[in-house]
Amino acid sequence: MLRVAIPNKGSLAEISAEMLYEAGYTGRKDPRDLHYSDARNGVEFFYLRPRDIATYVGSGALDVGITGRDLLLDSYSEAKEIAELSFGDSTFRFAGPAGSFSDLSDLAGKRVATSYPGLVGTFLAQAGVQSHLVKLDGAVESAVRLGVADAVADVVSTGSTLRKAGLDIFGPVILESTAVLISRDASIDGISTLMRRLQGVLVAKQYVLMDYDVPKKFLDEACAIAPGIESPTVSPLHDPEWVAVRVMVPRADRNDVMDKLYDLGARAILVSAIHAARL
Ligand SMILES: Nc1ncnc2c1ncn2[C@@H]1O[C@H](COP(=O)(O)OP(=O)(O)OP(=O)(O)O)[C@@H](O)[C@H]1O
Ligand SMILES: O=P(O)(O)OC[C@H]1O[C@H](OP(=O)(O)OP(=O)(O)O)[C@H](O)[C@@H]1O
Ligand SMILES: [Mg+2]
Repeated sequence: MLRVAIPNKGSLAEISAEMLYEAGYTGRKDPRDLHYSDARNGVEFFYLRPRDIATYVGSGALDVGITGRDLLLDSYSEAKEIAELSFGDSTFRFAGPAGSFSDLSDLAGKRVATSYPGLVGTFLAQAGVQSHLVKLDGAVESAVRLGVADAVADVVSTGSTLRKAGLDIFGPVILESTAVLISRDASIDGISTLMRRLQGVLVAKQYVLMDYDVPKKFLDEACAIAPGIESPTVSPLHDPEWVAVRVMVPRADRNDVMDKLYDLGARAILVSAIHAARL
């Protein structure tokens, strides 16, 4: 059985479980269960703190896991990133009281609060800046107001937590993070199937299927507007001057593509969701 680590709590937990469900796996019914065996798919799931997942996978205790890139890098684990999962996007940044810091060198000799001392320590050392790291478990934005640090280094998504704490971002981006699939050895039996299934779910989320009819004389121009992944499917219509086309289009581009196809002369443009895919 493939042994898979997935987050039991936090920002990545719910979407990870949803993605696995859409990929055809069954998971725990009780949110307090720490382990679930999906015998039909030959997979055992272990529900763990996202921060600990790199440790389990890096030691070889578990074969593969879902965690954040920032947590993987903070852990110094031997696990490697084998796929991006396109959720849990965030940036990792320095922030300080408005007007107090403008660049990285201002941190020399200062106290920096973070829950990611490995990641931040390596970044500062590589930049040649000597600061004192204050390790906190969470809610690090409060550290400045409460006087235990001069600045913070933390996950930023919308920026609203920083704003509420009166802190401004400064200095370079420490890391662009996202949810990733990690493993020590991507050739372990079953990992490629899991990866293909998860990628199928991502494709289904990121693409739509577009069908339209177009005069044959505009077919090449229409295919240039929406080239698809391999190549559009073209079928004859009863009217020999027209063809029907089916093509995958990035979900975010769908309205723009529909406008352009319509302007070209395409009609009966229909968009439908993709429920599952293997490319
Ligand atoms: N607001 C957010 N938006 C997007 N991703 C986030 C956000 N907060 C955290 N993450 C990402 O989620 C991952 C795990 O962080 P998370 O905060 O969920 O775990 P945690 O701090 O251990 O759990 P909790 O916050 O419940 O104590 C990290 O990779 C982090 O980058
Ligand atoms: O930029 P924002 O959209 O405001 O999101 C960023 C915040 O979200 C996370 O906190 P979380 O809720 O996980 O609490 P924690 O700090 O205790 O981990 C992160 O640590 C930031 O504090
Ligand atoms: Mg958190």
